[in-house]
Amino acid sequence: MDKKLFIKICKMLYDRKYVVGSGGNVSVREDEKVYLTPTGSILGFLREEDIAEIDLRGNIIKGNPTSEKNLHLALYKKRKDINAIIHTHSIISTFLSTMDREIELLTPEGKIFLKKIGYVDYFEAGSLKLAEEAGKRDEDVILLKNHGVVCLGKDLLDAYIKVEVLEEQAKLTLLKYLFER
Ligand SMILES: C[C@H](O)[C@@H](O)[C@@H](O)C(=O)COP(=O)(O)O
Ligand SMILES: [Zn+2]
Repeated sequence: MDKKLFIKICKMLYDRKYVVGSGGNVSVREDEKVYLTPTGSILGFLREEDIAEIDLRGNIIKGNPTSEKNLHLALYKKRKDINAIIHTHSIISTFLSTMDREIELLTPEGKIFLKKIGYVDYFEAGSLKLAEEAGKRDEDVILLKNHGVVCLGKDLLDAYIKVEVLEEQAKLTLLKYLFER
């Protein structure tokens, strides 16, 4: 696992304000292991030695993994084709979810990189119910109502691109609503 890239992506998520404070979490699956951000960590300040490790049954190998580890594991179990998951609190995407407004894929970027968005009702952060409901989705991009987003990728960069394109499409969707009022 490329720990330098993992740290760099976490820092970019923080620096570009897809998360604030200790929000958000990231994971990468490699062979029978999952590498995750530690719970309560500030993604902008992570060090390689902070990265937690679990097996695919959720047994801790190293560190103190994110409180959303069950959500990550549920998605890895459902989707054998994905090897990276990024959860953020992207502001406009999350705002639209609070208004029950679907994000429209208004440009080629949205259509090409996101294809389809899944929606999950609000369930307590870190709960098994949230993990169970998110784990039912088969889209690469999932909106967690009143909470945030989850983007899945074949690798970390693929998941990261979806985080950025999703927020871009959310901003375009909001602008469209405002312009049409
Ligand atoms: C309230 C939590 O911060 C929730 O939003 C969780 O989903 C999150 O984003 C960060 O939790 P961890 O620090 O446990 O990864
Ligand atoms: Zn969260």
